[in-house]
Amino acid sequence: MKRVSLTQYLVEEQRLYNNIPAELRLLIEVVARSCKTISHAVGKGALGEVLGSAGSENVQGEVQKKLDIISNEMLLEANEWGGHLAAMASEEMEGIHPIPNRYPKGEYLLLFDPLDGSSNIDVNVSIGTIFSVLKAPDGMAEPTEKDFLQCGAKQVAAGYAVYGPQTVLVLTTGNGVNCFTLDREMGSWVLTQRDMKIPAETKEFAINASNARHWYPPVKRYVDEMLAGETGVRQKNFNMRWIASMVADVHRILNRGGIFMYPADAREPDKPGKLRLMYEANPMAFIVEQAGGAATNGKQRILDVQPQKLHERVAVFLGSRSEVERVTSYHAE
Ligand SMILES: O=P(O)(O)OC[C@H]1O[C@](O)(COP(=O)(O)O)[C@@H](O)[C@@H]1O
Ligand SMILES: [Mg+2]
Ligand SMILES: [Mg+2]
Repeated sequence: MKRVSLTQYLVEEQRLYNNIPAELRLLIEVVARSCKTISHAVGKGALGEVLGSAGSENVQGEVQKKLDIISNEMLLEANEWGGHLAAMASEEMEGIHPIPNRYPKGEYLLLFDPLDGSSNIDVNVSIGTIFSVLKAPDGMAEPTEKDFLQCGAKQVAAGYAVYGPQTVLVLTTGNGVNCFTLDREMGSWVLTQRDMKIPAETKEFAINASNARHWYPPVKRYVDEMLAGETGVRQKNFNMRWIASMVADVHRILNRGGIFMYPADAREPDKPGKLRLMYEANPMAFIVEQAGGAATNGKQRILDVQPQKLHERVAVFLGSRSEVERVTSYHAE
C-alpha cells in the first residue's frame, strides 16, 4: 500500500479542491507536530515526571494536572513563531494569547483543549488534544476575545489527537474526515483511514450515568428507553461505554457508531453541561458532521450556536444521526 503522509495529503487536497492554502497547511502541520511532542511526553509517564497534579487551578476552577500545563506550553511554543496565527486560546488560559510582536502574524485563530481527559492521565487510559481553527476577522487590528466568538460553522479546520495504544490524528478541513496514525519509528503521520463515516444506526450510547438523578426529563426518557432493551419501546438492546475522555469516546463513535451525551442538568441550571463550546464541542461537532453524523445541544445544531464568551459551556449530543435526532426531538416535546 502506498504510504501517504499528512503533508502529502494536505498538498493533494489543495491541488484537487483548493481548500487548504499553504498558510493553513503549515498551521495544521505545526499543530500535528505539537501533538507528536505531547504524545512523546505522555508515553514517558512516570519516567518523564509528567504525571500528577500541578497544584494549580484553571479558569474553570478545575485542578490542573502537570500534563495539562506541559501540553499547553508545547502548543503555544510551537505555534507562536510560525507566522500563520494572529492569536490562540486554550482551556488552560483565562484570556486569549496574541502572537508576541517579535514574531510575524498570520490570518488564523487557533483554539485548543491541550489535554482532554485529564482524569485519565495518571491511570494510563487514552487521552488527547482537541483543536479548532478559525479565520481572523478581516481588518482586525490587535486580536481580542471578541474576534474568537464565531459560531462553529465558521471553522476552517478541526481535529483531535488520541494518545492511546496508538497515537492517531483525526482531521477535517471541511471535506470529509481522515485519520492519520503516528509511525513512532519514522516520526511521521501516515494516512490510515480515508473519509471516515459514522453509521446512522447504532446500539451503543455513552453518558456519565452517575449524574442520572440530575438529568432533565428528555434525557431521562431517552436513556430509560434504551435501558429497557428488547422489551421496551425501542425493541432492541443497547450497550453502554464511557471512557471519560471525549477524544476516545468520539473516536470510538467515528469508527463504529454510537451516541455521546454530556447534557445540561439540574445541578447548576445556569451552566449548560460540562463541555466547552469553542475548543471541545465545536471541533468535535465539525468532525462528526463531516463524517455524516449529527451534533446538537438538544435544541439546535452545535455549529450554529453563537458563542458569548470564550470558555462558554454547552450541552452535547453527538454521533449517529438517527439517535441524535431522536434525543433532540424529545427536547422539543
Ligand atoms: O468526569 P466526567 O463527568 O465523566 O466527564 C468526562 C468528560 O470531561 C472531560 O474530561 C473534559 O475534558 P478535560 O479533561 O479537558 O477537562 C471530557 O473529555 C469527558 O468527556
Ligand atoms: Mg476536554
Ligand atoms: Mg483539557
